[in-house]
Amino acid sequence: MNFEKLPIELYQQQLSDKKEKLQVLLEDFGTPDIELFESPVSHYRMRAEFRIWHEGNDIFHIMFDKKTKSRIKLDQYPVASKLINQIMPVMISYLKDNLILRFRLFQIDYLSTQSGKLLVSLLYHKPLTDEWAAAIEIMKRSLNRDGFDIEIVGRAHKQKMKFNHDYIDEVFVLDDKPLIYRQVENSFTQPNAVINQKMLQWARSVTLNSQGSLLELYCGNGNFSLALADNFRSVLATEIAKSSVQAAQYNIAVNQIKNVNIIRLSAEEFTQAINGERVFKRLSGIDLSDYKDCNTILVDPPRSGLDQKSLQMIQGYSKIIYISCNPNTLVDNLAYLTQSHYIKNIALFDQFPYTEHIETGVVLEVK
Ligand SMILES: C[S@@+](CC[C@H](N)C(=O)[O-])C[C@H]1O[C@@H](n2cnc3c(N)ncnc32)[C@H](O)[C@@H]1O
Repeated sequence: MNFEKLPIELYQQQLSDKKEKLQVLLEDFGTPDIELFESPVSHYRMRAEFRIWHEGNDIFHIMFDKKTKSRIKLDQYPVASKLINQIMPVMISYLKDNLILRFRLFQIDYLSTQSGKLLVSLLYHKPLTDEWAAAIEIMKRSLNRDGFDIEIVGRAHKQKMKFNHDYIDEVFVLDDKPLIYRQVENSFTQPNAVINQKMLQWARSVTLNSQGSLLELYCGNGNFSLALADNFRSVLATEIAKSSVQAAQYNIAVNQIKNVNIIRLSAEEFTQAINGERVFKRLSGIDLSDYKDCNTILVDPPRSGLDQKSLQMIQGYSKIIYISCNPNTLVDNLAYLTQSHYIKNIALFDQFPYTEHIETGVVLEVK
């Protein structure tokens, strides 16, 4: 792909090819029509990571061509948000004139929000000294004067320094209601904000008028948990990553949501807990019977999909909402789940235009 000029004219064709591919993959399951959710054709990724290339006193953002492995210098990256594109040249021109900041810098990671915030991580092959930190403070003030609402994190071997926070807060508006989501450096967040908002809106629509509680596995920073809270009496959601769970706790508090509990447990541990095989202190105060007997479960696993025990466990719920980032593991998991459930809705969310990636939402109901 040409990183600096996107093949926008091919977007619609690529999207319909993805839809056809998904249709073929799922045809054995008697699938309903696939609802298609388009991405903006440029500036859709809220984060981007670049290697830094040094040439004399010059530095450049670079990426590697997947096929040829050759280096590509980038001044702009239209896949990433406009805000990332605005700061890219500013960062380079500032860093290249500052030896302390430039020396042994090998990577820059950008995270941005629709609410206009930036978090920039600078990765080094050298220890981060007080002198370096003082130079960062000066750079941060300069970037603030240029109008950037920015947090900076420095990383080196066994070192992490933050100026001032290692997170930024995003705002998504769902049915006219703003929800604040804390996004932590190096933690999972959905990369395409427009598509994420469409996914959350879709999940709200397929759970409208639900009865009882919602159980959720792989909840990240509470992305779906918060968005779906007012469709359910209560929500219990679990997640393995500590930083995401901390962000989720903040999100519950700041949005004043009273009926959501987010607990740090792996999906495998939670399956043991709900099956009564193991007791976890972290679940004390929560009546698991509310969630053993509820109707609805939502899962959003990583690319590997669900393990066999979790699959057996979720099969006990009459309505399953499965968000998948890998159609191949989705197909494997559906082969099992469609023994007891039928597919009611399918949606394709185009998280990553111009790539093979397919993100799918499936609603299954018990036969
Ligand atoms: C595809 S992300 C989805 C996160 C969230 N639902 C969202 O929309 O942002 C998958 C999440 O699963 C978590 N995860 C990975 N393996 C896990 C496991 N074995 N048990 C629980 N969570 C896990 C990751 O930390 C990540 O937050």
